[in-house]
Amino acid sequence: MDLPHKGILQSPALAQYVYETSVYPREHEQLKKLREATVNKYGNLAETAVPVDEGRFLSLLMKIMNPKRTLEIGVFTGYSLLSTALALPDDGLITAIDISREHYEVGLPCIKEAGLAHKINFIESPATPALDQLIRDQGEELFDFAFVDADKTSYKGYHEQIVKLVKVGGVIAYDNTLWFGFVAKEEAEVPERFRNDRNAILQLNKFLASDPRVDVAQISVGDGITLCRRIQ
Ligand SMILES: C[S@@+](CC[C@H](N)C(=O)[O-])C[C@H]1O[C@@H](n2cnc3c(N)ncnc32)[C@H](O)[C@@H]1O
Ligand SMILES: O=c1cc(-c2ccc(O)cc2)oc2c(O)c(O)ccc12
Repeated sequence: MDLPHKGILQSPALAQYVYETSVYPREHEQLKKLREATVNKYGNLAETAVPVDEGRFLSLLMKIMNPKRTLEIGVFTGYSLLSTALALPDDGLITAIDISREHYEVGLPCIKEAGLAHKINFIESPATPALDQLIRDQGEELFDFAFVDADKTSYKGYHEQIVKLVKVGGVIAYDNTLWFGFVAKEEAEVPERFRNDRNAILQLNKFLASDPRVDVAQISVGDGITLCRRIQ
């Protein structure tokens, strides 16, 4: 897969500066191993994982929030998952959902080597029915934090489910809300294969901006993260 440069740091040299100055020196050895295993196995597809500065951001956010129960939708090989698992308290638990276990198993040895497998409940399923089942079986207001990095056209639907599953005061983070910067371009300038997801992200961003249930901040890290704090 040949992807455009991802990230608000539009100059690759500036991104490299940030990575080399404040990210790589603090990257956990198992995160580095997982990142390298992903590139070795999947080549360019590895670029769909969260970039390293975003992993660091998520990790620090977890240390600030100190959540006990979190949710992740869209695991791939687990870079974002391990970034959050490393920062959760020892009795913390992440419910991680992905339609495929195959990719997760590429990163799993690194998660085990880091001694963090006990913090993860991996569910192999499309997210919509898995979230419905959580609501049905375990009730609402289960999670302190949720990270969403899966099929962009479903984010709005996930929001309706996750806003129930996250506690009042809890936080939902949506990845890719700047979608390679295409949200600020005319449709004609956007390569065909990115248009569908761009339209879904445009609608989501507009919807979230006026959703009275959440407070919202657009964070310009990685490909853009929208943080939503549930207020009602
Ligand atoms: C961009 S990748 C996630 C990257 C991951 N957060 C990381 O840092 O490596 C998107 C993931 O969403 C998963 N996915 C796509 N559609 C899904 C769905 N309907 N339900 C659950 N997972 C889905 C894919 O299998 C893929 O692993
Ligand atoms: O290029 C992509 C594609 C995805 C993607 C496509 C289809 C799905 O069902 C899920 C995800 O996700 C991406 C992503 O999260 C990213 O940061 C960069 C590129 C892509």
